[in-house]
Amino acid sequence: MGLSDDVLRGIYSHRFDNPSAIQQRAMVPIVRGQDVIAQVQSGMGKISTFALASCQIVDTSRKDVQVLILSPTRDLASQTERVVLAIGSYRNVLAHACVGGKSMGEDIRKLEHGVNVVSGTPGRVLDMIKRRTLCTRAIKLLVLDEADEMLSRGFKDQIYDVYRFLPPELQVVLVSATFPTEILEMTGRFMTDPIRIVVKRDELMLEVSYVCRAGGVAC
Ligand SMILES: Nc1ncnc2c1ncn2[C@@H]1O[C@H](COP(=O)(O)OP(=O)(O)OP(=O)(O)O)[C@@H](O)[C@H]1O
Repeated sequence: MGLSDDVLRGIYSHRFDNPSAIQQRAMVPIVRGQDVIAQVQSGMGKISTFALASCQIVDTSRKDVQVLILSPTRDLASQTERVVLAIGSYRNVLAHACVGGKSMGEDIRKLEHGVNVVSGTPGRVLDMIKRRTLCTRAIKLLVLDEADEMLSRGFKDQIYDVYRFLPPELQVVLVSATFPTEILEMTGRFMTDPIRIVVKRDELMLEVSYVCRAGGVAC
């Protein structure tokens, strides 16, 4: 996959020996900078996929925000932050979870100090952008995790508002279990020639037994 040694060290120290189905298919296109639509359920290693790719693509010699990951819940956004920090530990990737319900002062302090990857919920992220605390100028990758769930929780307008603040030459990765019309509209609006990856249910079963053998917690 052409991953750097320090990202590989992060992966192995996270006890991943082999890539899961989604990781096998999505990692290389994401790292190459292509837009990717992935139809995949939870528990198949999707967070790890974009966390890994983010760790590979950020330039850690700079302290600006280069990857923005939006998730539907605070828990998911915080989980993503933890995976990025764990896998990116050998590259010194700086990540921060910008989620509602946490102190704004902490967000401001972390963002001003310098962060490479922001993982957040749409409302708080938009708030930080509007306050000019979260600078979007260097963002090159936007990940929309569980996009269908974000829409069903009423985040559509906030996602479109966040998108308006991002640079035009943006790479977008959208992950969703289902593809209702609103998601298709979003892919049409935000993405250019995206690669579509579908991980089927039977692969999910293989995946679960594989994760069990690998000592993961998905089972
Ligand atoms: N390549 C891998 N090898 C071993 N374990 C893995 C691998 N990829 C992911 N896992 C483990 O599988 C579990 C699910 O992974 P991850 O959180 O990335 O997936 P997810 O699809 O986002 O699921 P969820 O929404 O349930 O967190 C985690 O415990 C993770 O550590």
